[in-house]
Amino acid sequence: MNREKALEIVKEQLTEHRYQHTLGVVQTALELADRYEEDSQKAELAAIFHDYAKFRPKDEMKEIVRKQAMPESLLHYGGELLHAPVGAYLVEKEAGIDDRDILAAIAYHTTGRVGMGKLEKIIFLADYIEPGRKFPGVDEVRQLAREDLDTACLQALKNTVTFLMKQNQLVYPETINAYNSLLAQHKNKERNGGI
Ligand SMILES: Nc1ncnc2c1ncn2[C@@H]1O[C@H](COP(=O)(O)OP(=O)(O)O)[C@@H](O)[C@H]1O
Repeated sequence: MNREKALEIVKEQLTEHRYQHTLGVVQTALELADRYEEDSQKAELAAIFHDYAKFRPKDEMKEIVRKQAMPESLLHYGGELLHAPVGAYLVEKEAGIDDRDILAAIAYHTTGRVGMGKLEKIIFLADYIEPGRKFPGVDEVRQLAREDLDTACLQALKNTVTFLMKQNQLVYPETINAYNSLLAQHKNKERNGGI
């Protein structure tokens, strides 16, 4: 699918504000794809569709989680997590995108996961640092994203977990698992003189 068609489909699903955020994610994902030698067409499509299900009714999303045998635990973290895995499902079903890398990048863009592939990391990070994002710590992650993809994801995960804890919000365990996994990898690299 080309960029124009994809944007046309997504625009109908989003508010103007969320559409502008999406355009920021597209721009950032393309920059990261170029820097880290990822397929730019996949990065562009994953970025365009990443928030496809953001405004679907919660009840519809909960039903999809149950019927499609997605992790039941997703239902216990306040509803904001559902749009990512449900989005991946709907993007395949309604927009005909069947590339597994793109669908995984959409599915895990909010929580992250252990063993994220390069495209998943790029979309996770692009969603966090696109130019419209303004919150403490974002500039540090923007700088890290220019240096090393894993270190930048690690810092974004750390900020997210810290933020949620400060807000007294539940933290989805896979986000902590992803943080631990990247931190262990980082420490290993340090020990072996790689960083
Ligand atoms: N790992 C997580 N565990 C639990 N809740 C989360 C997690 N990540 C995000 N959230 C919740 O979901 C909300 C939306 O997250 P996200 O989709 O990344 O934000 P945005 O709407 O700014 O794109 C956050 O404000 C937070 O309440």
